[in-house]
Amino acid sequence: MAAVKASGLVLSRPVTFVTSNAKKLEEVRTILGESIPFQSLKLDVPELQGEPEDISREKARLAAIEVGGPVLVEDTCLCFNALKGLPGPYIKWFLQKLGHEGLNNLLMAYKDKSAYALCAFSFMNGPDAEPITFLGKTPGKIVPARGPTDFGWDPIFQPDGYEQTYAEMPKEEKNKISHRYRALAQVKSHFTEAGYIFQPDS
Ligand SMILES: O=c1nc[nH]c2c1ncn2[C@H]1C[C@H](O)[C@@H](COP(=O)(O)OP(=O)(O)OP(=O)(O)O)O1
Ligand SMILES: [Mg+2]
Repeated sequence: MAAVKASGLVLSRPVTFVTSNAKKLEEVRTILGESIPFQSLKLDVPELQGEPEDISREKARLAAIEVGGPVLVEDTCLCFNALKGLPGPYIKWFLQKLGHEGLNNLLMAYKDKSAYALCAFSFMNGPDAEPITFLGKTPGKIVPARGPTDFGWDPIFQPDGYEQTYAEMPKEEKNKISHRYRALAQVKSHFTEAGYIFQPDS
């Protein structure tokens, strides 16, 4: 029914989570479970420079055009308080060039090793909708690398209240307190409250 579709509360297709990162996808899949109709697309969406929220929203716009349906994207930042929030959204390139040790060295001149992990998810119900953004933040500190090295900066981030780095924690533990979990909890609430109906095009 066209009138219902115009309300924007109908999902014509499962929500496509667009990411180039298999580890992100694994966590998002686990945390969302069966809560929303979900599929994924492996694509490295171009990222504009700017504030995390704006980067995430623009990523959603480009992904929605690519997919032609409802999309979910996220941008992840690692922010050092002594560096006024940098590397922030540029952490990917800092990590690639400097490695875990280099990231620790960036803080050598400062006593303050505190940091926070930030996830900015954006959902867009198709290319003509407005993106809706959800932020999740976990505070912690930067430490010399400990634990498995299979996911980004996990070995150098120790969340507040824990003796283990993200990398050393069991996955279930990280997924209960992570920046990604906290943002996705809001995504889930949004879907529940807005009452989206999954009505596939036939
Ligand atoms: O929970 C995490 N624990 C450790 N490392 C993480 C996490 N989440 C993202 N990361 C890494 C991946 C990338 O080096 C950078 C974020 O950059 P970011 O652009 O958001 O990710 P990406 O380019 O790998 O995937 P995407 O295609 O979704 O943009 O931090
Ligand atoms: Mg990226």
